[in-house]
Amino acid sequence: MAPRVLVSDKLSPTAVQIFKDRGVEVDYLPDLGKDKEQLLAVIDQYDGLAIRSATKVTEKLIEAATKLKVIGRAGIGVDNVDIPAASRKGIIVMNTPFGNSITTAEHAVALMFAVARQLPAADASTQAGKWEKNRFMGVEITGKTLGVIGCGNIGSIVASRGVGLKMRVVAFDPFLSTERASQLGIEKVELEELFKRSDFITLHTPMTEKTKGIIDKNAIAQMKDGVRIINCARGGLIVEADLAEGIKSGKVAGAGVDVFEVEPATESVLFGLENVVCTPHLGASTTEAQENVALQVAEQMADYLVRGAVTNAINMPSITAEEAPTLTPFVKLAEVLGDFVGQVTDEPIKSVEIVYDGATAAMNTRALTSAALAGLIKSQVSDVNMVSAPIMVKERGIQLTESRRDKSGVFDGYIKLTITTEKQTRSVAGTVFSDGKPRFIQIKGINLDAEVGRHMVYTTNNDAPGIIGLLGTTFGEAGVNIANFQLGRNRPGGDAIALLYVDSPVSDAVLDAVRGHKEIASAKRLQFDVASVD
Ligand SMILES: NC(=O)C1=CN([C@@H]2O[C@H](COP(=O)(O)OP(=O)(O)OC[C@H]3O[C@@H](n4cnc5c(N)ncnc54)[C@H](O)[C@@H]3O)[C@@H](O)[C@H]2O)C=CC1
Ligand SMILES: O=C(O)C(=O)COP(=O)(O)O
Repeated sequence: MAPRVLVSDKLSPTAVQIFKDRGVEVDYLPDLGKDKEQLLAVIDQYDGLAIRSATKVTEKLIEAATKLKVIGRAGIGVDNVDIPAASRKGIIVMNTPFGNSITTAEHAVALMFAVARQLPAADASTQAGKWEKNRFMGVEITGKTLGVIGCGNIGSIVASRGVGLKMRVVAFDPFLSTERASQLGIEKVELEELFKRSDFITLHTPMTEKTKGIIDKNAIAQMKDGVRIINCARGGLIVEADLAEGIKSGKVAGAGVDVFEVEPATESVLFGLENVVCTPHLGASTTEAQENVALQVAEQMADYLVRGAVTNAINMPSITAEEAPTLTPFVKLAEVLGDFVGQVTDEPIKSVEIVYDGATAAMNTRALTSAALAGLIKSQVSDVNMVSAPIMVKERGIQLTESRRDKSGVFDGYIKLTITTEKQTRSVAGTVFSDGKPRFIQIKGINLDAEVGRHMVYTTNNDAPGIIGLLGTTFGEAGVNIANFQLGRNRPGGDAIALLYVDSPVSDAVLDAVRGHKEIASAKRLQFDVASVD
């Protein structure tokens, strides 16, 4: 059945066309995002949800979204999506990180000019026939200091536009390197210094716990008298009441505000104040940007729903459409290895070590690790996938280490997973053969070559005569057909293992009969989510 996507915010028609062209069914209901109850009522019908900033993807909505696999944000900020809730449910959240950045930077520059020259008020007054030439005295931008808080994609475009306008640009961003700053022709400074030196301050950080309220009473107190503040990032970055106070007292000479603490903002402490220029979250609203983000989000979501390719996901490693065919069998392998260990381990796992050997070391190991972790906890958690597994593993306090190494054996590449519990260390290694199917190649350090079947039995035993006969006879008498039988041992008479791929699940009674044999140390029934090998 074709995957089905709901577009619940206003998006360019390009998105709808792309979904259709890619074989994805699409419902374009651009006002639905604003109607929480209605959205909640229909969300269970969709595999994908394409949004902008109006749709609020809450935990409640995610709970109701029983089929949802991907949320695509046609834009940058994903603060309207409960990402931990989506991740826990295995839903990928993707955005379009560059499509609207130039446009948004231009809006910040536009607001800077609008505030410097009081354009909206001058326009209203002129059109009202007042000709108040003396009322609207502005300030020049040339030679002034522009303070950029958050110098990522948008902030650095604003910074370079500032340089182009002959401004002195200082930036505060913990992740901005001095090299990048000098490339941009700007100066990297601490926040306090930015406050002290800037004539204009523009915000371009995401909304996080750290950035929330970054401009408040205290910050404003540190600023130059007559500072002008521009916010095209997120409303919550500024404490609006504090900014309103700053404007009223004359400390702040003007503000350009595109985004508000509560949106849609139909009322605000900032409305009606002298030289506050407001726009209704228009930062990304140009024809070009909307075309870019619509096209990109639809392509990314269709790629994922139809081909399993992951691009620009916030909560999952990317898998390109090109690498998906090569990577997919190894993703399956990683999951099977994790699943094997998860099924045979009864006590809590303390740590996991994953080694990528040879060719696998050059692959997208973030994706492989996510798959291995998903396999590992699959037998304990009913609903886990590559998106939710890393946080679930972290929440359980399981330590993870990964390493890559050059080819070290006969295989071009393999993955080895080792776990540690209070009682023991357990390891399993596997590879993918040219038939594209996963194989176990080592368990407990014992080499073997075992196909992975839907139903399997794993025994550990002393290397002694009669084990093959015992298993063959017990299974045969119970009517269980053995499709494949693999044995391995560390040395003659030492520790041995057997891995049997059987056509049907083995009953407890059969397993008990096997366990009853004096040379058998353990016997486990395993189940893998793979197509039948034959
Ligand atoms: N008004 C509008 O319509 C639009 C608003 N936006 C907003 O702009 C924000 C920035 O977008 P991009 O530049 O594309 O994001 P980005 O991720 O490229 O850049 C954000 C920068 O903020 C920095 N940062 C993070 N925490 C910080 C902190 N505590 N102090 C200082 N810097 C910090 C990061 O290091 C990063 O360099 C988005 O998160 C979004 O909320 C984006 C597009 C349109
Ligand atoms: O991309 C962003 O982060 C934006 O804020 C743009 O919001 P919008 O898509 O115009 O609702």
